Amino acid sequence: MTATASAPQTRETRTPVLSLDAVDKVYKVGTFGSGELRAVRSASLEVHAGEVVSLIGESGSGKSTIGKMVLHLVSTDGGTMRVGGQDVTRLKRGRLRDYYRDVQGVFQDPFSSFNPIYKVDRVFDTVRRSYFPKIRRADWHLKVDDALAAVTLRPEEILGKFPHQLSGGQLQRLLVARALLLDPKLLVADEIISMLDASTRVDVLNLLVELKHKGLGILFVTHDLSLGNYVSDRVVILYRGRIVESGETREVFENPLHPYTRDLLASVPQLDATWAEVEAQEAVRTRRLAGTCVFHSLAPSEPDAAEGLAQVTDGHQVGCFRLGADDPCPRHE
Ligand SMILES: Nc1ncnc2c1ncn2[C@@H]1O[C@H](COP(=O)(O)OP(=O)(O)OP(=O)(O)O)[C@@H](O)[C@H]1O
Repeated sequence: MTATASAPQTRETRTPVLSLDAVDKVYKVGTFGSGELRAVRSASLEVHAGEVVSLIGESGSGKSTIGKMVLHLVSTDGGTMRVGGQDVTRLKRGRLRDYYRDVQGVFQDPFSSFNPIYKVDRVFDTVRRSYFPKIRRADWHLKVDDALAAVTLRPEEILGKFPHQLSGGQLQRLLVARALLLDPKLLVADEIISMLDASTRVDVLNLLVELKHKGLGILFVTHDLSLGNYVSDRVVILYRGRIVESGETREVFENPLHPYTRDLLASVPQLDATWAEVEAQEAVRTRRLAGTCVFHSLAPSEPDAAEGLAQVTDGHQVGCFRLGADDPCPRHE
């Protein structure tokens, strides 16, 4: 029998855990829903197994809306969403239960996920009732203990307690443990440390890094660049609902091309430079790029480039940065 050598799988050839292709979200706003707000415009991104991808942008840029679309908490209004290669853009209500085996979410405020009059164990019971109704009591306890161990919580410290008896960091890790009970492929972590104090923040961030090493794909939603830098393999920068730049974290942080990314990076206080020095460096960069649009100089032949991103180097992509500017790019006049 001859053995056929299969080509090694690279990030590009593996099926992503999550892929969004030109996804849109339009909210109805105004009196009687007469107006429209385009919260997400043609967003495309991928998250692979064992990878943290940070979705970074200022307040209102559409980050949470993307997370909510992935979690089917809001509908999509265009484009395609796939999980493990399966089209999940529209799911009937009956399929959601199975969907949440693969895709779980954890949100900003751990306190609001717990009812103060019940012990915290209750969050696990709801999962058991829905997903493991026939499991033996002893097996269930083992499963809960495993999930708690994965988030470095000791059962005796946690179980039987009321929410007010635990710290925000412990509650947040408990919610991650609940998500892990289902052995998901993808975790959407939406600003999960923004309500935690500095000492517990790093514990939760390190937990995400450990989980990715175990193969989980993580979409990490944050407005904080330094968190994105700390935790993620890739970053996606969102501005007014549009992805303006994406790539490997180090590449984007060391060579940011879109002015919005550069502004975001310049706004992070640096320990080794004064604000005046940072401003001077930025002025040099801005002069260097003045009058040119990286996007269109790189992709002059693409007629629809305005809605897309141009590849700068392997995996580093940037959008037209004069789109919607006072002096728009000639391609957009
Ligand atoms: N249910 C809704 N109905 C109408 N507009 C909404 C709704 N949810 C969000 N929006 C609007 O959509 C835009 C994107 O909101 P989104 O919450 O996704 O942004 P974000 O980047 O996550 O911001 P933040 O960091 O402040 O949460 C905002 O202008 C917001 O006001």
